[in-house]
Amino acid sequence: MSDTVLEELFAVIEERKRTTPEDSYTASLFTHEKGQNAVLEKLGEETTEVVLAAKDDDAAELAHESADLVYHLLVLLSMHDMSLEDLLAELEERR
Ligand SMILES: N=c1c2ncn([C@@H]3O[C@H](COP(=O)(O)OP(=O)(O)OP(=O)(O)O)[C@@H](O)[C@H]3O)c2ncn1[C@@H]1O[C@H](COP(=O)(O)O)[C@@H](O)[C@H]1O
Repeated sequence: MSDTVLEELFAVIEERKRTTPEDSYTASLFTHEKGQNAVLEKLGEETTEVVLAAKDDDAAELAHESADLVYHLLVLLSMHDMSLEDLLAELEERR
């Protein structure tokens, strides 16, 4: 997954946070009555699905569930007014 894909996805997430269109799943996470718990629960579910896909040695499913996990993680970062750069800088520091 290139940085560009992540940057474009994060920009869309930020736009949904700003404009909260009714038909957007992403926007619904920002306006959910459970607050951030909605996305935290999804992160828990998606993590379990990643683990199960790995245990099943199912590469296609592992990629699918990993993408769900990364997407929800980016939503969480945005919810905390963090930027994609915060995540990339942390990874960069570890190189
Ligand atoms: N990358 C994603 C993305 N990944 C996962 N999801 C949603 O996250 C939810 C995952 O929950 P579940 O696992 O319960 O979904 P499911 O369909 O039951 O199961 P799966 O087969 O997906 O695992 C689904 O509703 C997915 O549609 C996403 N929703 C949106 N995006 C991106 O966000 C952009 C904006 O989309 P809107 O949210 O429609 O504005 C899109 O163009 C995409 O780029």
